[in-house]
Amino acid sequence: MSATATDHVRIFDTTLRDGEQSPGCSMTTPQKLLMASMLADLGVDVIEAGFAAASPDDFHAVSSIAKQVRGSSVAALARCQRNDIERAAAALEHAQAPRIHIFIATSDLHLEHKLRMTRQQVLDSIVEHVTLARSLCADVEFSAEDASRSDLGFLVQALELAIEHGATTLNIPDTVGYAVPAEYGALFAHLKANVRGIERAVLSSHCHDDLGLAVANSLAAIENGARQVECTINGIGERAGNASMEEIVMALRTRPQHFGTQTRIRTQKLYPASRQLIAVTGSVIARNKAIVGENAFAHESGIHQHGMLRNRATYEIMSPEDVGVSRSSLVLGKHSGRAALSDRLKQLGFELDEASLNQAFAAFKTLADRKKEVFDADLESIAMGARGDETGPWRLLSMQIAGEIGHGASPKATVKLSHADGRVVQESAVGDGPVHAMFSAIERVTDFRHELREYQVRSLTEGEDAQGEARVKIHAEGRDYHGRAVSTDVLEASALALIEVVNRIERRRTLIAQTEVAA
Ligand SMILES: CC(=O)SCCNC(=O)CCNC(=O)[C@H](O)C(C)(C)COP(=O)(O)OP(=O)(O)OC[C@H]1O[C@@H](n2cnc3c(N)ncnc32)[C@H](O)[C@@H]1OP(=O)(O)O
Ligand SMILES: CC(C)C(=O)C(=O)O
Repeated sequence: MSATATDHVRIFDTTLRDGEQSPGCSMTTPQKLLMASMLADLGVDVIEAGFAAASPDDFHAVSSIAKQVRGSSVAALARCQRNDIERAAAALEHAQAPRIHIFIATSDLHLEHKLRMTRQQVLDSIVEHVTLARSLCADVEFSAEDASRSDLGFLVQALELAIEHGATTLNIPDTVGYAVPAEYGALFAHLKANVRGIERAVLSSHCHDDLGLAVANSLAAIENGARQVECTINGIGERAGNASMEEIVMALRTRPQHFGTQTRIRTQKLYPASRQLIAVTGSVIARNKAIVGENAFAHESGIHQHGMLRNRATYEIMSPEDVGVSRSSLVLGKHSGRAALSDRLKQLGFELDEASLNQAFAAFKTLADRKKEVFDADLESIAMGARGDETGPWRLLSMQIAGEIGHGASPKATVKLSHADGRVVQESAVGDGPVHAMFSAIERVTDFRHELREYQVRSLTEGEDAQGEARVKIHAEGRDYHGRAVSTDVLEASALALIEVVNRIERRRTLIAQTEVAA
C-alpha cells in the first residue's frame, strides 16, 4: 500500500522496544511474544519488536516475533551502523511485513557532545545507511532523533535525503519531551509544506512525557498531518514514558469531528492489553490513569451518581465497554447519595420503602465515614437491618425434620412454601444433618441451585426462649449473597435466612427482566 493510499492514523507500538527501556519493564522473549500477539489482535499497524543488535536475547525476541506475528508489520530498530542494520534485517527475515527503523540524531547538541560528528557527516551517514537498509527491506523508517531541538533547515535537509534514498516513513521524535503542542504541531505543518518528496512518505510522531505532554503533542502532530503515531500501552517508556496508546486512540474516537481521522485499533481490547502488560511487567499504573486506570469509569459522588443513573452521558464521555471495561461502577462511599444507594440495593434484591431507605441511608453514611469503600456485604447487612417484614415471593409455611440426628445419620426434612403467584409447594430431602436436609428441600421447592459458602448460628438473647440468629453466605449466579434471619428456633432461622436470599435473587431477576423490557 502506498504511503498516501489511506488517511488513517497508523499505530506504531513501541511497548516492546522503547517501553522496555523503562526501568523495571524488561520482558523475556516468551513475555514479548505474548504481548506481540495481543498487539496484533488489538490491530496495531506496526509492532516495534526490539533493537536486534543490542544483545543475543534481543535478536532472539525480534526474530521470534517476526516468525510468529501475522497481521501487523514487525519493526526492528538500528543505529546508522552497518552491523545494526544487518542484524535487524536478519532478525526480520521471516516477518510477513518487515520494517527496518534506523535513527540518527539531528540536533547540534547531540552531534557535538554525543555523536561527535559534523552535520555533513550525519547527512552522509543518512545516505549510506538508508540506502543499505532499503537494499535489505522494502519498508524503511527514518527517525531524526531529538528532532524537536534540531535546527529546522538542517532537519529538512536530513529528511529530504532520507526520502530520496528510500525511507517511506519519517519519524520526528520529541526525544526528551521538550516540545509543547502548538510548537510541535507547527513543526509538522512546516515539514509537510517544505520537505521535498514528503508526499511519498508518512510523517510520524514519537513523543516522550517528561512534561506530561506526550499525548497532547502527538495529537497536535496528527492535527498537522502526522499519519503515524509511536506510542506504548500504559505509556511506558524511557524516563517519564512515551505517549500512551489508549489515550491517543480514544481521543481520536471520542472527538471524530475534531480530528477527522481514526486509527484501526479494536478499542475493546485496550483494557485487556493494559492488564496483560501489568501482569507481565508487574509495573502498576495510577488508579486515575485515563482510559485504563481503576478509577477511569468509577463515580463516587452523589451528584454524579444521580446524574449517571438518569443518563450516563451526563458524566461519561465514552462508554467503558468501548475500551473493554465491562461497565462503569458507582462506588459507594462517603460522597454517595440516596439515588445510588437505592439503585445498588435494588440490584442486590432489596426494594425498600421510603422510610426504610432513609434508615438505611443514615446507617450507610455512618459506616462510610469510617470505611473507604462500602461493599455489597455491608449494604446487605444495612438493608436487612432497615427492612421490616420479609417481602417474598417465597414464604415458609411449615417445616419438619424426621429421623435420627447425629454422626452417620441421614435425617429427612420436609418443607412447605407458598409463592406470591399462588403456588404452594412441598418437598422432602435427606441430608448429612438437619440443616443440609432442609436446605436441599428448599432448593427443590424453589428450583434454585446454590452453593453454601458460609453458615453461622448464634444466640442473640439468653434463656430457654433465646432468639437465635442464622447467617448464610450463598454463591449463586456468579456472586456471593448474604442472608440473615432470627427465630427462637435456629433451624427455622436457618431456613428463613436461605429463603431470604432466594427471594432477593428472584426479585433481582424480575428487576433485570423489567429493565430489559423497558430498554
Ligand atoms: C532515543 C532512543 O531511545 S535510542 C535507543 C536506545 N536504545 C538502546 O540503547 C538499546 C540498548 N543499547 C545497547 O545495548 C547498547 O547501547 C548497544 C549494544 C546498542 C551499543 O553498546 P556500545 O557499543 O557499548 O556503545 P554505547 O552504548 O556505550 O554508546 C553508544 C554508541 O553508539 C553511537 N551512536 C548512538 N546513536 C547512534 C546512531 N543513531 N547512529 C550511529 N551511532 C550511534 C554513540 O555515539 C556511541 O558510539 P561510541 O561508542 O563510538 O562513542
Ligand atoms: C529512536 C527514537 C525513535 C527514539 O526512541 C527517540 O527519539 O526517543
